[in-house]
Amino acid sequence: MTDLLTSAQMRAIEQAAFDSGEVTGAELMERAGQGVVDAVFEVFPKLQDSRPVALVLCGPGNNGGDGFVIARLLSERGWRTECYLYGDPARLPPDAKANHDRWAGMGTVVPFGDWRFSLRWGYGDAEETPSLIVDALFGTGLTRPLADDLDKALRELDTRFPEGTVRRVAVDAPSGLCMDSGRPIDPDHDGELPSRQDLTISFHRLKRGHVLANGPEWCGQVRVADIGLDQGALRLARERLREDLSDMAALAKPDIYFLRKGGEEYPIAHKYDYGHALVLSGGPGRSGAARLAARAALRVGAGLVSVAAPGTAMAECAAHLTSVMLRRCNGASDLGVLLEDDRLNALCLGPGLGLGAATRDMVVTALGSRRRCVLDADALTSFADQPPTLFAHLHSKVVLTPHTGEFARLFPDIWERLSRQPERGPAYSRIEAAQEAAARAGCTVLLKGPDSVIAEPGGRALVHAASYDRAAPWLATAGSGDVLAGMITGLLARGFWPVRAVESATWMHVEAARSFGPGLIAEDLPEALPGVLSSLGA
Ligand SMILES: NC(=O)C1=CN([C@@H]2O[C@H](COP(=O)(O)OP(=O)(O)OC[C@H]3O[C@@H](n4cnc5c(N)ncnc54)[C@H](OP(=O)(O)O)[C@@H]3O)[C@@H](O)[C@H]2O)[C@@H](O)CC1
Ligand SMILES: [K+]
Repeated sequence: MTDLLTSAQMRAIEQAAFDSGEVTGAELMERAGQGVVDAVFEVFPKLQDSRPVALVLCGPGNNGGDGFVIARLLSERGWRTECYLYGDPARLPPDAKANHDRWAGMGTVVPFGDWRFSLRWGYGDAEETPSLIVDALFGTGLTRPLADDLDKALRELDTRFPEGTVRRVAVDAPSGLCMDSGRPIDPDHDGELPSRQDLTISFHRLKRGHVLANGPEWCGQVRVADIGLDQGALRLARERLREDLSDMAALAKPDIYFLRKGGEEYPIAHKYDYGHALVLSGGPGRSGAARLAARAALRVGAGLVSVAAPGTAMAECAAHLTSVMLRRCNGASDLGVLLEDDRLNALCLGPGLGLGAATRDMVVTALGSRRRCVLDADALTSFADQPPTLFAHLHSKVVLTPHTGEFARLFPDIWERLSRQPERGPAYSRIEAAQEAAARAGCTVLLKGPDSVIAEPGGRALVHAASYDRAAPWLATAGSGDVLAGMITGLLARGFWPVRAVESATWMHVEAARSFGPGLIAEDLPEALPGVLSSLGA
């Protein structure tokens, strides 16, 4: 499991390691600086052959301390390095001060106020133009927006050495980015930080801000440097912070053990061992979404899948369905009759279902049957004017899969808090929003986006970040959400517990898109699933 840490957790881990006598602050800072330098040359090997000139921008805390270590290590590799300090050297924390003093014996530390002078005169000559700028201003300790003078100087620096002309590397975080939420603490610039990094190096584990919200956009690439802290330190740290499971977050990953069909437990399995999913369809001309979901449910391994369509859409559905079966369902009362068959163990309502009272009634009937159930799209929006009516019927076997717009309709107050421009850190995050929504709804919530967050009431949150090496821009295509709803339904039919179904489906959905690549349309996603399952060894 890959934990995603908050700044407070990271600080507590560090403290736990100090208290156990396992390591000193100076040792950690040295490893952090070394980790950055190693990552820089590993990710950008050509830097070895470029002009060996670097600017290191150091801040008033330990992030700045890491900067002084980096300056020293670069200098030892023969780089001409200049450090700029934003802050009073006398007030640096002890380890940062020690590294400042050590560096000051080797090279220059230009006080921040001299920046523009130095930049204009010190770097007028092409030979002196830096090929590396290291941002060691603020990391996990950022609490407020960058001061105007600093912000202005950084923007000037960005203009003077535009993207592509130098490598920009951030120590732990691009300064100005909140590491708990991935949101810039920059209300005066609408969240536009002074500069975009090419590489950000985190320590020990990724922080939440590296994968949430705008984090990936500002971090560039991310690498995690191992600084020798172990998992035991996290356990200790959490005890000290008096945290429960809901304070934890991790990256989502597929559940390979349960995805595998057959094996020792079921050498010869019957199709009913893998459940029977029922997907409700809208009327004529609107059945495509349900059919997509149904195909995905079958491809992900449900034993049987049926589409339940109104009489008027039966012919249209019949013309398109083969292995997926078809039932007539003209509304809530027909659905009630269908659900007398208790082999139907997972339901999907929403894709193309239509807005209004008929959908609401079907949702209430489906929820009343206590089946595992996915509510998506129209099944959510139909309750936009009366979310409490929906919440009153939800139970622990339900999954809500809102995209941002649907989430805003069901949880307007949570959304308002999440969309307000943060003025202080740590800022309210999509993890907290999804967890609050799950607690209110009493069921699992998947808040969809490039940073999808999965939360169940009182549980650890999971994040699937379709960014960095898992970016899947091709998923922004009509119907891809319907496929995801179907995949989750298929896994629920197979017996997955909701949060595990969502975790596996979200990961495989992105993987299917990545394996197909450009030109993807939603129909391709279910067809890419066999390849994804095989590659997982399922
Ligand atoms: N934890 C670990 O295991 C390890 C941590 N390591 C490193 O330490 C970093 C965390 O260090 P840190 O806690 O000193 O925080 P950091 O980000 O340097 O800034 C804090 C200072 O900035 C100030 N300040 C805040 N916002 C401001 C603003 N807008 N404008 C102006 N000032 C502002 C704030 O002042 P205050 O809020 O107290 O007034 C305080 O003085 C971490 O990111 C990593 O790089 C590694 O060495 C190895 C292991
Ligand atoms: K930084």
